[in-house]
Amino acid sequence: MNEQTDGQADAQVSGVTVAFLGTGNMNEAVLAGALASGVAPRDVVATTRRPERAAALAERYGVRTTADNTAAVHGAHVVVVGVKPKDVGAMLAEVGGALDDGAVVVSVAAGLPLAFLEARLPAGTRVVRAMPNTPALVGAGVTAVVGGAATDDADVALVERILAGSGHVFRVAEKDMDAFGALAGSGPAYVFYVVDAMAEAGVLLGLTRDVARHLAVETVLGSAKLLDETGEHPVVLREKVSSPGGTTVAALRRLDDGGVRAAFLDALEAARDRSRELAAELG
Ligand SMILES: NC(=O)C1=CN([C@@H]2O[C@H](COP(=O)(O)OP(=O)(O)OC[C@H]3O[C@@H](n4cnc5c(N)ncnc54)[C@H](O)[C@@H]3O)[C@@H](O)[C@H]2O)C=CC1
Ligand SMILES: O=C(O)[C@@H]1CCC=N1
Repeated sequence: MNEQTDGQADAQVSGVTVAFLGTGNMNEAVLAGALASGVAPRDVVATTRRPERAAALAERYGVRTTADNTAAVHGAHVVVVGVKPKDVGAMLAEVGGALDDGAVVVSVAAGLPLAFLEARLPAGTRVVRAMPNTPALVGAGVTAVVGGAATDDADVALVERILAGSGHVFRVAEKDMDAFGALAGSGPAYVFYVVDAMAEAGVLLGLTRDVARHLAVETVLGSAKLLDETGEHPVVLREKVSSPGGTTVAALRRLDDGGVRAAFLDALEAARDRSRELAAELG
């Protein structure tokens, strides 16, 4: 797995036109990242089903919006499909015939293999499978990408440049996509779950909800920054918090008693397995 960008915006996307089809939670975050990469708002069109959603996106990002997916792909160099996995097949069938020559179609859908996507588009369509995560909205995401049979290095590199403003971008083998999704795609949900549980525990100890939540968020942010900036292994940093005979080991023993580490292993296997099931159910 090679990291292709360092999260820095790249000026080489000027003039690139991008259509976002189905602009919900994930595609909005990818759209925000594309703008941060230097794609001009006038070169972006976002499709939605609900007019109020379209109005909110136009107001927030200054992009064009429409409910017409086929019209949206006309003239687009890159088309990012952001609908639920069960809706991807119908979306590709709807827009496939309207794609410009050489357009690159990016799918962010969990589970759906390149072969599934390519089979539902005209022969020879350039397809990139991606797995982003929602911190892309604030430029702190990680995204995996892999190019399909008709892509060349320049196609994948173009997608990477568009994603650069979303955060870190990794080129991976397709066999690793489900694992990447289980860890990083779903990962923000695990972190939010932990933050919520820590805040709840603070409330149990008598802190106000606001203070408990603030402490939990700042502790997670600070710990992530410490990991990142020192490059230390998490075990080493954990040991530096755990004084002999102190409070932290007493707490960590309870986490071990509760099977938290094993639960994480089970959880990621479940996410990976669900990805595979989606491919089997929809293929
Ligand atoms: N939410 C996340 O953290 C991540 C999601 N994904 C993938 O992103 C995709 C979208 O997931 P979410 O954003 O969570 O779902 P979402 O439900 O927030 O977004 C889907 C959007 O597509 C719109 N849509 C559906 N059919 C449409 C049509 N025919 N024309 C125009 N718009 C249409 C819906 O109205 C909705 O706004 C899924 O395939 C998921 O696997 C991948 C990585 C992370
Ligand atoms: O829950 C899901 O299926 C999507 C894919 C990864 C994160 N959210």
